Amino acid sequence: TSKYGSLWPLPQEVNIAETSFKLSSSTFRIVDSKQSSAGPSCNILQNAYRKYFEYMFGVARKQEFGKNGRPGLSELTELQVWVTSVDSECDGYPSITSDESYELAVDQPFALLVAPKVWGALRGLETFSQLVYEDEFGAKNINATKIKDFPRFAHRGILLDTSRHYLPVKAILTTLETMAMNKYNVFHWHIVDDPSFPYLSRTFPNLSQKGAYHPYTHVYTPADVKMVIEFARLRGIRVIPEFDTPGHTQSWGKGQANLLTPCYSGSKPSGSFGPVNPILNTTYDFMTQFFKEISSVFPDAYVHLGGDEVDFTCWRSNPDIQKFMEDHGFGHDYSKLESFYIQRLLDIVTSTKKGYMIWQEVFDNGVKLKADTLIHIWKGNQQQYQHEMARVTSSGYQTLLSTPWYLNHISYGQDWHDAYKADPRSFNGTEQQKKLVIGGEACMWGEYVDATNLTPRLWPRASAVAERLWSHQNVTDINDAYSRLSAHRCRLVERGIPAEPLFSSYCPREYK
Ligand SMILES: CC(=O)N[C@H]1NC[C@H](CO)[C@H](O)[C@@H]1O
Repeated sequence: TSKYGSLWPLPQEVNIAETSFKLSSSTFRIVDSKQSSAGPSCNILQNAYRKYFEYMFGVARKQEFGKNGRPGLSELTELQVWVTSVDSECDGYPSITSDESYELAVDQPFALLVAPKVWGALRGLETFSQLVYEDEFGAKNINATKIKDFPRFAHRGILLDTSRHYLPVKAILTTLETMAMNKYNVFHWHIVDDPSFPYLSRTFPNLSQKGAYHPYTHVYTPADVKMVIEFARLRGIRVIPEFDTPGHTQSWGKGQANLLTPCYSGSKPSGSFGPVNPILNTTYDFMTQFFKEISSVFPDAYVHLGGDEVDFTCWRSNPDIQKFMEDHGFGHDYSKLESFYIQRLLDIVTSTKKGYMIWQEVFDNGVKLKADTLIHIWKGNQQQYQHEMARVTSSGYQTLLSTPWYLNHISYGQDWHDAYKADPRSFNGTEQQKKLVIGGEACMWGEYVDATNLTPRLWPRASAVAERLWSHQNVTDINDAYSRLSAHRCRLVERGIPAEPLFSSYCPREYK
């Protein structure tokens, strides 16, 4: 077993002493310290106190609840939470610059959690709950502990794809809840794609009316979207929507006429459609109105614009496109036409005062990008993605890694090892280049995933990525990780999350 018990992800600095204290649900309280800038009006903390009390003690049993708590010997009766900044950011949204650091001292007469902002207090509450364990009598204990913690990477995300299969809002909320247990802070919502358009747009209701798998049972209404955003905010998680174009847009064409390129076979339209039609002004009028809505619905400073896997076959077949190519001197290089489109799209989104993330093809095709563009790397093998990291960062762009963390790829055995061993900064580059790597995302694409298998397929494998993105670079001992991750996985199960097992073993409380 690990000397760090079941802590996951491992904090930056941890000292756990031998001395232990009893915790009892009838005497223990989590309180705002008097000096804290986040008091009873801070929903984020009030919501978290109740949640973590239940996680630590289970739903308080009646008879314990009734007993007027007289603390016994060496009992810890209080965790004080002190948010030190004048602006706790409790009423705001998390962002890429949010301070998630905290310090935790567990000792008598009370445990103390100190954090500059409410985001660090949330992370510290999760850590505190991970320190509580049951002794052989079933009593709750916690050891005297000192922790100083902060994330190695600022962007630690999970991508869910709600187009290949629709995910009920409950499945999304369960994922957000489990993300918080693993200190993730970004939900990358790949909300639409080729097979279905479940996002209900107020400006263009036909998009889901015609493009969703079903216009009422398989859509995300504005209320659903609001709920996901608030549920995430209460857990210090950003929601970054992805509206992927010009490729991956078949479903868009169902509800928006003339948006997609008509493909030709010979001199006649074939009846099938390809990527967004980049030569029509109506395309850019549509995108301007659509992204104006998106910028108001999603509060995050960034939106993901996709740009991956554009197939040029259809553009090549269309006579109007061929003429456009000649008129613009693009010759037969259709990546120039893709860049022409992406360039105009980026300008449209910039005018909505949003920053953007894009898949690496946009960079690879030489599109002119804003300095704060975030390049999302997903292609190739280890040698290829490390080369790409070097190329992108030497061009001065901020970078995110996903390639080794496509968890929709499954295999027989403990494949969490490979995810755990991948390090976003293990490419050849200067320190300055490495600083441009701001984190990574684990992806769960939906071709073979829906609410029946999402959670066990995602967890605890995504927990391995969570430690790589939070903990110190030299936390690499796979055996210590196995010991802590097995216990962490049982905690997820105990909290009602059906996370799959790592290998032969058991949990004190099995999933039922
Ligand atoms: C950026 C990206 O990953 N694009 C596609 N690549 C393959 C994936 C499945 O592994 C998905 O189909 C995804 O839409």
